[in-house]
Amino acid sequence: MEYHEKFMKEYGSIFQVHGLLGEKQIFTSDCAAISTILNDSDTFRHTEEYDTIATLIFGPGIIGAQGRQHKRLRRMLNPIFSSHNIRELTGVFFSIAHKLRDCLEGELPPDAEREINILEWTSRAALDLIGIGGAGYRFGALDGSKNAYTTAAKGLLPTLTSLTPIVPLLPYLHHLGPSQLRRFLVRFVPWPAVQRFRRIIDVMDRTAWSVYRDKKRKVREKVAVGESEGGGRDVISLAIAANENADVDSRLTDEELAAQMGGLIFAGLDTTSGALCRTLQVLSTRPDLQRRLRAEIADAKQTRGVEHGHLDYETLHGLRCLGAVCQEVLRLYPPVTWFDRTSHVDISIPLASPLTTSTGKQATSVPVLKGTTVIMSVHGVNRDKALWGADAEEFNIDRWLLPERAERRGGVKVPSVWSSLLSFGAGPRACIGFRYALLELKVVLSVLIESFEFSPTGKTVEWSLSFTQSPHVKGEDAPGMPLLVRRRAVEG
Ligand code: HEM
Repeated sequence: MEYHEKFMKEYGSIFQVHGLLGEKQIFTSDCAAISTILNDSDTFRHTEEYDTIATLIFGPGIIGAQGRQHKRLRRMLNPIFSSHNIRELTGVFFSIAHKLRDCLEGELPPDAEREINILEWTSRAALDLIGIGGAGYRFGALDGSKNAYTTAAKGLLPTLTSLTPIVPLLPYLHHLGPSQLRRFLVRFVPWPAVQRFRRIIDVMDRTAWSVYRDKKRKVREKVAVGESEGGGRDVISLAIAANENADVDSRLTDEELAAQMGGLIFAGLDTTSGALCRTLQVLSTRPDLQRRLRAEIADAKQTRGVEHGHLDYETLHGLRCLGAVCQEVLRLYPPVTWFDRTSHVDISIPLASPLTTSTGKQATSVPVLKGTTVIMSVHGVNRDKALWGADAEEFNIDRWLLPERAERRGGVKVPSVWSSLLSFGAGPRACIGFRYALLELKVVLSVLIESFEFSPTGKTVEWSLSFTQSPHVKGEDAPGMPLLVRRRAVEG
């Protein structure tokens, strides 16, 4: 991250860098350039490496799909992620958050604080949240169940990271004969990381198919599904039902539907657990904010009441302080700090901030040659002082609460699907699960803040960047986020 920051400070909002193999790339945090790129998904596509890896891991799912296939998938899946459907998951999410609360209570002495690796618990909760809400599948991560899929999913990102040196070769290997031949040949590659990768893909693939077949049978036979499996309101069950009713031309194949499970879990797991973990880290240093959030939740419970033991969807989203905390954490610490696209034609892209060329001229656009990869910095846009003011680098929820601050942004339109932030991307490939993620964050945070007090341990925690940001204690290899946790007496 410091590397990106250093370059942006030195070279501004758009500059050229060299990739792993010396190829020219463009790095930018310019809103007009990013908006043009993200909104033209036919010209600017994911890099070939990204598509190959995504297709190898998830099959024909949304993550690796391109062009018409991607549009078909989004047309089918977009309505499933509407506010109306996500709202229906509120009760399921609260029951997982309550289980998380009970687990943490079980770890704590009655009236003393204890150091807890909060990342371990936010990861388990995120897995159960995406398992049940996304696929109607119980991983039992909060119950401590050791599940082959859980182990595989956890190993995926570290294994991919250890494969980085061969990633640029994957598109070539991918074109090497039919997939059965590639699968057969890969068994003989004497590199442990490749074998780990192969085993992970096998487990994920087997599980996705077995879950898919089970869900399809239940949807077809209209089998009543219990709350512990998402009550039939999970994304995969809704997608199967929508597909059954779709006209023949737009209907998805079994392969396409089964492939969604892995993609959703991958996209929704480390992003959500990282965001939860980061919010708790920030709040641990702000007891004033924890008190303010508790008062807000208590007040909402008193005035709006609780149904089935929890706040309803509208009330939860009406909690202004909680909303502002989520906005500010996702602005300052976006779990996905950058993403990239490759141009498939020679094209010129506009700039919001003119660039001074080496001859001293002002350029309001830059040429992007076919084959050039453009890296877009979420971190850079979200911390741009021209948009967010002089305190852009500071955590300050007032920028969301005070109307005079909320209307700023220097007249520049930020490419975004939520809150003028680039944190969930923008355009046709923006995060399909952003409403899902926000509900997860708000449900879990409201339960944890109401039940516990969090404070820092004094250990230095660093965040490192792989595909998403992940914390670890300075000097330790394993990811972790120690916080001091103490129980509170829950009112009401
Ligand atoms: C705080 C949590 C999350 C963050 C910050 C986040 C961020 C993002 C971003 C930045 C992208 C766009 C990447 C690009 O343009 O290359 C994206 C795509 C995506 N996200 Fe999320 N995400 C989160 C949670 C979720 C959840 C919970 C789900 C599923 C339930 C999900 C599903 C997806 C999918 C399927 C895509 C690919 C969309 C496509 O290519 O059409 N995300 N996410």
